[in-house]
Amino acid sequence: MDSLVTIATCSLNQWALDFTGNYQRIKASILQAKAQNAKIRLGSELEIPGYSCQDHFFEHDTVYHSWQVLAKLLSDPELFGILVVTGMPVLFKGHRYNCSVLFLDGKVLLIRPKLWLASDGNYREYRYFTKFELTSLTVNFLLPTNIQAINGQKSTSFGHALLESSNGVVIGVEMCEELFVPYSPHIQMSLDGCDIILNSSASHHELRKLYKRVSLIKSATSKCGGVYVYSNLHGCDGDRLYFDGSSMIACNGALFAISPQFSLEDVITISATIDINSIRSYRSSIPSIGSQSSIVKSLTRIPTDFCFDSQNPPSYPIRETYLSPEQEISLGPACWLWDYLRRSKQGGFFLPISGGIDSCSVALIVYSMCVQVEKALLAKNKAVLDDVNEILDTNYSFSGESCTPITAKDLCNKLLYTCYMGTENSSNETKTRAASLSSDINSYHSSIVFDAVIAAVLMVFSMLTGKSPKYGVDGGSRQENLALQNIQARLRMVLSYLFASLLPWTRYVSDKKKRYRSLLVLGSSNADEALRGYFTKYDCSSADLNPIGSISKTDLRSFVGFSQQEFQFNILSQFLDAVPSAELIPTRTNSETKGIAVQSDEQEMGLTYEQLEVFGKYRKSSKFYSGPLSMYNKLVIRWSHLPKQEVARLVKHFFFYYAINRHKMTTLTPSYHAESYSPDDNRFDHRPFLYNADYSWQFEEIDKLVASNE
Ligand SMILES: Nc1ncnc2c1ncn2[C@@H]1O[C@H](COP(=O)(O)OP(=O)(O)OC[C@H]2O[C@@H]([n+]3cccc(C(=O)O)c3)[C@H](O)[C@@H]2O)[C@@H](O)[C@H]1O
Ligand SMILES: Nc1ncnc2c1ncn2[C@@H]1O[C@H](COP(=O)(O)OP(=O)(O)OP(=O)(O)O)[C@@H](O)[C@H]1O
Ligand SMILES: NC(=O)CC[C@H](N)C(=O)O
Repeated sequence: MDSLVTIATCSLNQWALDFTGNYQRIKASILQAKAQNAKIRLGSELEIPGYSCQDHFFEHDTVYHSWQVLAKLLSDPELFGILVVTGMPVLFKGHRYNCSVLFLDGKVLLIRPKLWLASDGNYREYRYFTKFELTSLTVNFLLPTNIQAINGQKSTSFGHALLESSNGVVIGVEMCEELFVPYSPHIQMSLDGCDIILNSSASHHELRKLYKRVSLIKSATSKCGGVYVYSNLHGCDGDRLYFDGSSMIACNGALFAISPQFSLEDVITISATIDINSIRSYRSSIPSIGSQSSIVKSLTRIPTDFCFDSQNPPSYPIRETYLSPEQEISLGPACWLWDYLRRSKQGGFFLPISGGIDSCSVALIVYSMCVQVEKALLAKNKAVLDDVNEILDTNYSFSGESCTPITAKDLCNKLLYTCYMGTENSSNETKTRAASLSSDINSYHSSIVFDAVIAAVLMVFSMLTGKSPKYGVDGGSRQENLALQNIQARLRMVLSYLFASLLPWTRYVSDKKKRYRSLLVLGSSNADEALRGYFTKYDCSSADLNPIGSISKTDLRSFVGFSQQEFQFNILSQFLDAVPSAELIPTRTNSETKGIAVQSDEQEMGLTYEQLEVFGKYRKSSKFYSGPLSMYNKLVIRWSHLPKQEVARLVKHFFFYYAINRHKMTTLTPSYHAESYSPDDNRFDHRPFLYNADYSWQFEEIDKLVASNE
């Protein structure tokens, strides 16, 4: 039927500057699209060089190699017979544009530069690209000589235009951010008769964000009618972000297909077959759309002699489902860790495990990663098997129908090394909890006591200065008390790096043929304690990677609760019941509580984790930002059960500690970006790190409000 069109979209696990791998994945997805009888294959934004090249976009090499990859795709007859949309940087009049390139049968039909660039939060597109201002014009674009050499095509169109097939199907392009702005190009395009909007995107994961994307796309096609095809990358392409796939196809307000949000597949291609007549009838049944259409400014139409007919049966709408935030925590950071591990070519992870919620969450995320790997192996994913063999130096192969060459638990034993690092201040409870969890997930666990190392370091100090610091409970000053705590925390990190490089050696040294690699050290400080600065700079916070650094303690607690159900690890209830404690000071002062930890995080911070999460979200969440005064104004309503003076005191307390500890964000371990309240100073939450912590002007204003409200 010539009113049916089969359209494919894909999610590729691209990697910045990996031109070879990126090319192979693009080619594989085009072939998959052809195998599904699609006549259009949409790829993601900047899929040729990888989205997160960042300042590498300034290098001419990045543009040059992108054209080389495009030339290879254009000259491959295997890829003929399908309209391909790919993404790369293009220089026009010497300026760099973020472009979708549309090609068919070896010819470039259109280069469509991005009209509205993303520059909020994690995005810096204005830094690398020029925004194309001629929103309804196309200009002639002279192609580079390597492209001209393929089939003699000298030039193509550059700009915002529509393509028209020989059977009258009209296609237009929108690029990622353009969907998120109020005046999206799809409005004009749809009113101008465009049937199919193709959106190449690079949109990162944040908890609960998928709902927004799906709603925007459904609403676009519900208001304007038409087909909306969306392609998003997936995976870690070399940075803190995880692109969470979910490429989709929607038509007339309904979703027809969506790819998985989290997956270990490198190439995922989905398709849907849509009846173009359904668009015409949808639009023409709403006369007000027609009235708007009659006055809309027309875009240039580029005719093609290609016919988009399909023999596939038409597709039907599907019901969308969303993962819970806990499921997202369990899957997003897990997939990110897997990409990081295989791409860094390290041998696994080393985790200092304390018996508390945070390191427990990290351990569970690694376990969840192993479960995902097991699932991929059960699905006979050869690329994942190759990665497993590469990391572990094994020779697993697929045999039998339904069995996996290695189970999640066995994998966890080989990939995750946990270590409880006790001192005289540690309790039996935390030590036992850490051991039980390690046994449940089957990590390669050890337990050490390193008081001797602490004593040795303190002895060096005493030999030099003739002084011995004392804990507060023994009459020491605040400074002495902190120094004695910090040396324990910091030495844990030094030991962690030592163990990370040598434990695989001790484990496998007897096997002369075995090739073993070093481990990546995992950190486990959460967003709340980072904000409050309640951790020792360069302690276990200074790891190689932190999967939970942008997640609040409250969300982590829910995640641990969820994991208890999901994995049936009974020990997790004990983690949830325990009072969070650093266990860095002695418990010997009080004979009644001897042996039981008395240091409590919340007491020491002067704030509960619940309060901290509220501060964290009001300080910066999504697009809301609060300084001390706005914070007070919000909290005085939200915490109306507290006296106003108390709210003011808490606000001042939070901002004081936030200010004096902001410098700690500059050395924060790279963390998976999961939340808009992330305090990551390096890529996301740009702030000074030297403040006047008195906030005298701001706090005075709060005092005036407290007084006037009285
Ligand atoms: N403005 C500034 N700009 C740049 N650097 C600055 C600075 N002010 C201090 N510094 C540096 O920061 C250092 C102070 O920071 P830091 O060494 O972290 O020490 P500090 O923040 O004083 O103490 C660590 C805090 O973390 C708590 N804690 C709680 C739970 C667990 C753990 C744990 O580690 O397991 C720790 C611990 O109880 C204590 O309250 C200074 O010695 C100085 O080197
Ligand atoms: N006894 C310990 N053994 C091993 N690692 C530890 C120990 N105590 C602390 N750590 C490491 O230092 C990190 C920070 O310690 P802290 O006491 O702040 O823990 P936390 O943030 O409360 O986390 P958790 O809830 O996991 O205890 C922990 O997440 C853990 O990785
Ligand atoms: N690459 C883009 O244009 C992404 C922008 C968009 N606001 C997002 O977060 O998904």
